[in-house]
Parts: sequence; C-alpha cells; structure tokens
Amino acid sequence: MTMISFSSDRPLRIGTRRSPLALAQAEMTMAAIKAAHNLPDDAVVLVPMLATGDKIQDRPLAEIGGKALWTKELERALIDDQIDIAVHSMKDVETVRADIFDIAAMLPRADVRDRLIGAASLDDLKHGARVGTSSPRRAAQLQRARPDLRIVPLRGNVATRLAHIENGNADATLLAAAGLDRLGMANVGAPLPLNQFLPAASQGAVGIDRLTSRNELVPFLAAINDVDTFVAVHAERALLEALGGNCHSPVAAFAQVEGAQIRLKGEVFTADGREMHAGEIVYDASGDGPAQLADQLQANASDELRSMFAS
Ligand SMILES: NCc1[nH]cc(CCC(=O)O)c1CC(=O)O
Repeated sequence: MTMISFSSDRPLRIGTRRSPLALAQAEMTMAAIKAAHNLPDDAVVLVPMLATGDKIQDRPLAEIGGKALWTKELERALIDDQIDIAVHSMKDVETVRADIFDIAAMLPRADVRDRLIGAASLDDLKHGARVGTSSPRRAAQLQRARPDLRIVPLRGNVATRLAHIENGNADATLLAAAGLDRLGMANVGAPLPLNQFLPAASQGAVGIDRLTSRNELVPFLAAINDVDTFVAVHAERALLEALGGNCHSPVAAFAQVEGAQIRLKGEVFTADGREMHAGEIVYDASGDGPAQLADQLQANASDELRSMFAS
C-alpha cells in the first residue's frame, strides 16, 4: 500500500478549536506532520471551529454536559468530511467514545504539573483565600491540602482565568503547566509538586483523532506519534474507565513508561478532599494494571466516595 499523500490540490485538513491554546497545539501538530512527511506549507491547512465549551463560559463544565462539549463539533466535522483529522487536548476527550473515532497519535507530552497562579506556594496563600477552579479534582486536592481555602467556580480559557486573578475575582487559581508553556507563558505560576498534586489523566497530552474507517491515515500519523506518551495516556484513561468516573469525579492519574513496564499512579477523593485513596502499580503492557489499581483505590472507600464514581 502506498502511503496517502497530500498536496496543495488536496491538502490535509486539520480541525481545531479556535482558542489560543487549541490553535497553538494544532500548529504544533501541523509542523510535526510537515516535517515528518516533507510537505510544503500549502499541503496542510488548519480548519478552526467554535466548540460549545467555548461558547458557554459561565457555568461549570460538569453541569452543562461534560467533556464532549470540547470535542463534539470536531467529531461532527470528521464524520461530515470537513476535516481529515482533529487535534484535541487528551484531557478533554471522553474516556468512552463511539468506536467510529480513534486517537491515532499523540505529540510528546508537555509538563504534566499544575501551576499555582496568585501565590508562590500553597502555604503562601492567606487564610481563607478564594481559589478559582471548576475542576472537581483540583478543588478536592486544594481542600485536602488547605481546608481553610474557599473554592470558587472559575472557567474560561487561560487568558480569561489569568484576568480573573488580576481583577481580584479570585485570589489564586490552578492551571496546567502544559497550556501555559504552549502559550509562551513558561514563567507564569509556581509548579505544584507531583507527589502532592497528581495531575488529571491525560494532562499535557495532545491527541490526533481520525475516523476509524480512514485506515490510510494510520501509517501517516504513526510518523508523528510519541509512543511513550501514547502508552502512558492510554494507561491513565484505562484507569478512569475502570473507576467508572465522569467529569464530576475527583480523580488524578499519572503513568510513566519504564522500559517494558508502566508505572501508574492514581488518587480518588471525596468532593471536599477529606477522604483520599492513593495507589500505584507497576505492570507490563500485557497486564491488567489499570483495573487492578481501580479495585485497590476503591477497596477501602466509603459509600460517599464510591458514589462519586457510580456511572
Ligand atoms: N479542561 C481545560 C483544559 N484542557 C487542557 C488544558 C491544558 C492543556 C493540557 O492539560 O493538556 C486545559 C486547561 C487547564 O487545565 O489549565
């Protein structure tokens, strides 16, 4: 089979959301594809689209329909053949999806940590400080570390959230280092240590989505796949699936490839962070590590915590 090729007559159409971070990630994808396949500039085009999640900025994501609000317009465009591939933050991709879609490749993962904006460290936040986040995981981790903090809802793209801190609408917030770095804001915020603040599953990873029926795209996209990122993110997503959570569930997950093995860490919380179960498993790729870790995390959990994961 000859590999599919793209040209100015038939360019590769890359679908992306319009937010500055999404565009930066789509441009990284475009650059990687051009370099890997030696394509001229006009053989690849970006197709920016507005996602429902970008239109509705004033309510928590979990309330208005969850992660699908970031991806459904791009999925629709794949089905309608308006685009060939779609670029997503893997963190925004539903864990369980229709099998007509397939994440064919991932870019090398960025810094997976969260960064604190508004203070040099959690200890430096004043008593009772208002921390803006609409993420159940971040809220639980913050309350666990500092029960005096007041969590206030805060949504919007990176620039909007930074502006809320500038304007004093909240004293501090947490943002993914990956997003800040990709927007050229490597100096903004203080990284929180991984052992205290395990990230969200898939944080820092960019995935490239295709229609499963478009087999010719598999070898084409394999050329830009970062295998370790792909394996680690799949492990984290498998843990989420085994836990049966949704976007209301406070859960953290982080995997690293260590030679032939995968080290997978997970944490589950109650909403207020008072109860937490943390665990780690090292397994080889053929093993069912994520399901075992999920069982281990839930084994001693209270009914209240389990109810966070009832799907
Ligand atoms: N849910 C929003 C979202 N989805 C992906 C990122 C950042 C980039 C990444 O984690 O890959 C963000 C913003 C944030 O959490 O600060």
